[in-house]
Amino acid sequence: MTSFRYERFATDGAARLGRLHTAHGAIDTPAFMPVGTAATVKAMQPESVAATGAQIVLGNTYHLMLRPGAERIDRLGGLHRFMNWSGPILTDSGGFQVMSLAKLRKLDENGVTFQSHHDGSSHHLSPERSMEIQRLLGADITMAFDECTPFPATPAQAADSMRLSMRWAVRSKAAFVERPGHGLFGIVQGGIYSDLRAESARALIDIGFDGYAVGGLAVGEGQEAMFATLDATVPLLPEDRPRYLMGVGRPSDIVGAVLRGIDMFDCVMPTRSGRTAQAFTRRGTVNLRNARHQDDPRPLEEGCACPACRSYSRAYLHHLIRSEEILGPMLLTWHNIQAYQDLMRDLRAAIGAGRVAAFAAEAAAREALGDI
Ligand SMILES: CNc1nc2c(CC[C@H]3O[C@@H](OC)[C@@H]4OC(C)(C)O[C@@H]43)c3nc(N)[nH]c(=O)c3cc2[nH]1
Repeated sequence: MTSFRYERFATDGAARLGRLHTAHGAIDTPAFMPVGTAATVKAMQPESVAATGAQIVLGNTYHLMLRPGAERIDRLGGLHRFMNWSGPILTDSGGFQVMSLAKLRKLDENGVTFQSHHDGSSHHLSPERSMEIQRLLGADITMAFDECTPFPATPAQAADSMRLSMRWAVRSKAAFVERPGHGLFGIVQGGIYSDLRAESARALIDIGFDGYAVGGLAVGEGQEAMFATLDATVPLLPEDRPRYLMGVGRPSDIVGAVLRGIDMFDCVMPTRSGRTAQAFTRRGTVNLRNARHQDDPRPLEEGCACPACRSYSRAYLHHLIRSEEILGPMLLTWHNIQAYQDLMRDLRAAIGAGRVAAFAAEAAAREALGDI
């Protein structure tokens, strides 16, 4: 049986080239994890997700506990079987979504009680229940149950919130059922305050986790404050464990975070944007609803291997969007996930070649050109 382990092959500054081994396969890092909130990467079949080069997808405790229910997915063979994804799955622990989606929430030391945003039914999440749900789902990577500190927060608010998450981290670790190839990640909190981030990192290292996520970011603080918080946090994390920056981000966010030592990312942007006619290209984002595309025979992006760029023109993609045809969001979602996987592939190659800083500068220059 595979043991859960992280291999590091090369470093380039703070950036790392590595591989994470799990029960359902390996993940080359730095990696981007497509978001599959309700057991599907929206508008894509699993075969298509795999064809982009993605090796791991995200699921979520909050969404799946409400519908169809964790026990039901377990009875049906677990999340891998249910969604027909044979690769690794990481599930978020649910705290973030409760605070952003649920109604009538009551948070106390034990956990959070809330009403479903679907039907108003009452539910409870605690570190113990979150670990049980993620085990029932069969997640290869389980996230500790935490509170994502809202932004902005005063130092006192951020300290209280972080220390609650650290007490919940102890309970998450105690409730986590060790299985070969399955790992548990702790989540660093502390807002934008370096001293609180250091306290949180130390607390998690003392508990001991298989990986360390940086939470509480990509919540409106802006890129500069996010990078400053990473500068204060990532160097404190163990070098022999993967680092996961939650909810990030745009391509420039990802490049800057890789340069600061982050290995794993998730973000709804490529999938959500694919459904709103926004395409990610090396020359920035392109809005395919714009009439300037209606006679353009060129592919969306030269050299992209996705079906949208291989077989269709910008004029056709524009037509599908204007006609509100389902194929539009399908093709643009595939392209965006492909674009993110290509960025990660290029970043991994640049780190391996010791030229990641030059690559970052080239990528920023290309993006600044804007679409033609
Ligand atoms: C967008 N900015 C952002 N997202 C964050 C997340 C959630 C990440 C989850 O939310 C979705 O991205 C919006 C993804 O799809 C599912 C599958 C629902 O899970 C992913 C966080 N999660 C936890 N547990 N703790 C955090 O401090 C935290 C911080 C975040 N900042």
